[in-house]
Amino acid sequence: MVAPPDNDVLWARALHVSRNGSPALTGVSLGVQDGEILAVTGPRGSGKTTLLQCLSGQLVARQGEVWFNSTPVHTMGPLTRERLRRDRFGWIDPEPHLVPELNAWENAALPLLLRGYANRPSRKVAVEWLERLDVGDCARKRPHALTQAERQRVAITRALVTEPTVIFADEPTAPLHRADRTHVLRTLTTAARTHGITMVLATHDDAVAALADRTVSLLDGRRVHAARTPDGEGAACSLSV
Ligand SMILES: Nc1ncnc2c1ncn2[C@@H]1O[C@H](COP(=O)(O)OP(=O)(O)OP(=O)(O)O)[C@@H](O)[C@H]1O
Repeated sequence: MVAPPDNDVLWARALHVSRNGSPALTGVSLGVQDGEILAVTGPRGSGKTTLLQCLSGQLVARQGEVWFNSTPVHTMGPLTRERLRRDRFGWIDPEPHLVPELNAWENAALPLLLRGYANRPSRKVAVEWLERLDVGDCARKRPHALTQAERQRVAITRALVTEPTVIFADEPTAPLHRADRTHVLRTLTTAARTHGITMVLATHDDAVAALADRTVSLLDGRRVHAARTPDGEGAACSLSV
């Protein structure tokens, strides 16, 4: 086993994944630096979600290695990987999956409450993040009383409250209208930059990728292109969150 470079928080080498007998990833390698916002682009079915699942330890590749902070993830057992995901990573899905019985702040605070934090400080942190995402006035509403866009903002808040080392965001603005997308993405990327959170962002929207520091493109499970976002694009956000 070859150890990854020291400054890569995530490092993957020659990942091969098959799904239903078809190749989903074929030999993908990449490194993600500490604090970097990396966009993973490519058409539907190109392997973006599969790559994020491998990097976050949700899925173990048939072949290849994944390292997090110089620790091998591919050799970890399921419980250790689950703990790693819970303690160090945040995940945002294209669709918000909230607990229907909990209101917005309780949903957002869930990772803190599960770690044993007391109710009051958890609520304070959750409500602050909900306000930054412009859904502070929804804090006491249950998911059924929220629009899909509000639910997605709550789901994004839930990924941010613990200020994880890495956030994996899989098409995080998919359920939002175009006007909402830029604001939510800028808030998310600015929060990542302000709090030193590394982010791996799957998208097939070039405007989304423009907010990242670097882009890796996939096609048919292979890495086809890598580009650094021109200076000024990724870091241009003036919001402070
Ligand atoms: N749970 C699954 N079971 C079987 N095959 C799957 C599964 N998830 C993905 N695949 C297949 O693996 C390949 C890669 O899919 P993946 O979802 O990683 O691509 P993607 O680039 O994220 O696509 P999209 O933009 O549509 O989300 C595709 O051929 C897809 O059909």
